[in-house]
Amino acid sequence: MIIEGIVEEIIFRNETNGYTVGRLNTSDGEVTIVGYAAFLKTEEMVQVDGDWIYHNKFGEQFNFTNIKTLVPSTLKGIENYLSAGLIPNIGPKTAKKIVEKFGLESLDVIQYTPEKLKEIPGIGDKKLRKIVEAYDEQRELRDIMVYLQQFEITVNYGTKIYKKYGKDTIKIISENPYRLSEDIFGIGFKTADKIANKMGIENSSPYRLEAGLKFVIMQCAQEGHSYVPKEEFFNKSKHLLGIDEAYLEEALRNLALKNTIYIINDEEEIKVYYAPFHIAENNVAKKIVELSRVDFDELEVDIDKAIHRIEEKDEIIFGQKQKLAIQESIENGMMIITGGPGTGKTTIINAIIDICENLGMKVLLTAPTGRAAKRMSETTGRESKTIHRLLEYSFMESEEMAFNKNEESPLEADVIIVDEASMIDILLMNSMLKAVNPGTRLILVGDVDQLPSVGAGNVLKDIINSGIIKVVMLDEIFRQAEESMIIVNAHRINKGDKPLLNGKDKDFYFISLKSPQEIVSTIIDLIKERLPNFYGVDPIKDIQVLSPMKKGEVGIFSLNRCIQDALNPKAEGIEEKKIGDEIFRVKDKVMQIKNNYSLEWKIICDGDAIETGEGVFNGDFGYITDIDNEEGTVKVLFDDNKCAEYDSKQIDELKLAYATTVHKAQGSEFPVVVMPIYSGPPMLLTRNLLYTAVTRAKQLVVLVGEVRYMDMMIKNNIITRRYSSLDKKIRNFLNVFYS
Ligand SMILES: Nc1ncnc2c1ncn2[C@@H]1O[C@H](COP(=O)(O)OP(=O)(O)OP(=O)(O)O)[C@@H](O)[C@H]1O
Repeated sequence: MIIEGIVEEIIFRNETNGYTVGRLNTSDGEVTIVGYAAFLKTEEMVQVDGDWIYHNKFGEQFNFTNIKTLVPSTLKGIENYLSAGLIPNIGPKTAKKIVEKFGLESLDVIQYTPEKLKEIPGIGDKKLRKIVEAYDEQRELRDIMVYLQQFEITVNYGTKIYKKYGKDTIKIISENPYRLSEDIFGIGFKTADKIANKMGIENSSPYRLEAGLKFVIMQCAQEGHSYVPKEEFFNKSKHLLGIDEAYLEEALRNLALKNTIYIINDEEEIKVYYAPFHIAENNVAKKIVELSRVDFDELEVDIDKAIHRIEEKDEIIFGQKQKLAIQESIENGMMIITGGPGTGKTTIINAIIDICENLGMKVLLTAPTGRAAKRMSETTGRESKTIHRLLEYSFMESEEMAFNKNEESPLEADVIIVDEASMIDILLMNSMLKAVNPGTRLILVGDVDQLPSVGAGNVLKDIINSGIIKVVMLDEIFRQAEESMIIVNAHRINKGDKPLLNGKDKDFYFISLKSPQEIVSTIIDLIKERLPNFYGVDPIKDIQVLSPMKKGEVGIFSLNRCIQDALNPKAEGIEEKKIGDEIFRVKDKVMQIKNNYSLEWKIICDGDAIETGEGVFNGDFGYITDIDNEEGTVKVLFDDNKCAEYDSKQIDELKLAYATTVHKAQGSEFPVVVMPIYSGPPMLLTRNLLYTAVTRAKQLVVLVGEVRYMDMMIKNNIITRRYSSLDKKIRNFLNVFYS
């Protein structure tokens, strides 16, 4: 049954899935309508298709399964339609001006004679072009949204899906809804499966099984595994798909035939790999063997003498292992230097640079994250780039990212020094090694006891375990103990000893509290009042709250809300914007949570852009400097002075970052770290997580909670196993090539 009317009122809306209850004024009087229509606005003229139902509490309602917006016919309706924020560049003020000028003709003007819009002050050629494009897109989008809403897809995802598939959206989804889980960031197999189910796609459909298997293998990769043993893989898949193993065998075979998945029959187990990880592991293993076997000509320098020269110049005496690290780095094609904080890694990097540059060698410096690269630049006084920038990433139309530096166009350098190497995952290592020519010395510096990389693989540890690369493990602390309890305690934690707490005038404190409410309120008091008053630090810029968890009272979601309320509350004149469950305000501290290779940025100095570029990366911290609800944009100033503008489709790549997880803080350092210590899942409360958190702080660590949970973390040295066979492959290739 179909009814038409004007929306009088939106009574309720679930912002996440768009479920809406509204009052519709029809020619037969007012009716209550219910259904999925996230776009629905008052004053809109709509046609709904559905059935009457009876609700015990609310009485008779019209439950619609399809809704179509008819072109609004009242002035208010047109204004509401235009100001809904769906057309970038038209916000409430511009909408009002358009309707004042063109009245009931407004939509016709936009569609047929858009040139006339230039009569409105503030609309020039550029803005006009954007409005026209957006208006067309928006009409198409609305139809697609109506289609997607029957599957309970939110507006945000609907927009992303449309951006990816354009006008083919409906065709693609009705043929194979599982493509959504592969193509759309944030849509998983389960959502796609629900849609497929509504469409009546069979449980044993090959589309479903193959998508399910891919989902399982990718989930394993997200947990850090490069491969999964077949038995475990099938158990997980059976659980997800609820289907007999015979079907799985067939689907797995198909995926293997398409080279999407590799099945490797190793002596002890059958390993199932998602193709990119198998390929990356093989390439990395081969390249490492190749780099390690390069024989260099005798150098025109006595390294002992060179080291001595630096000792005199810098007035230090290198420890035995430090000397060895310097020497081996210069004499070998590949080298690993690992050690905890204060063991002299930076000092050694500087010595290596000094000696190599004195020999006329070209040295390149790099690190996996922007913050780590920036720090490397500061401590060496030379340019250091992120690995992505070093490899000259470029962004293609298909949204895929590629590196211009690769085997065809390798990095021109005699020495490449990589800091924070524990953060490099197998895919990034593969990209980097492709661009390193044998004969270039590759020196990986890091702390192997930190949390492993966020991405899959156990790269640094595996290379060390392979036993074929020269490794120096620095274990002597050179920073004075009186100077820093952070360093002393970091090493104690790493060894399994309890840290020394609350020494007078020290930099490592534990505040004992039991309840999560007290923990949270104390953390807020610390960052808002006590630490800024006592240490003169900036509550937003200098203090970082780290938590092992995302959820729960001391998890980052809840902490961010509480800290935002305390440091940057709602206030008149401060613009804010709601995205999903989060509210962003000007001044908020935020983090980019996904690599975006195409987002444009500018570095502005005295009002002029002195540098421009593209790309903002997962883990970059910044501050909101402007929210324009009229244009639907948010501006963020990042730590490295890059200023980027997000449009409404990109904003969900930002999250509040007053508190972040320890994992996200890897590779970053902060003057002050505050961390709640409370109960949580044992797989998160681990020694290397506490160690990583503590080593992020430069001046002060404050732990707040129960000592017994800290003790539990220190005891919990079971590092969850990551399935990876890089170490084995390195040894195998060595045997094959050089036996
Ligand atoms: N052989 C040495 N003799 C005296 N002091 C040293 C020696 N090696 C390093 N140091 C000093 O110890 C401190 C820590 O060294 P460095 O910063 O190089 O360590 P690091 O491993 O890079 O530490 P972090 O990871 O905390 O940055 C510095 O002040 C450095 O000058």
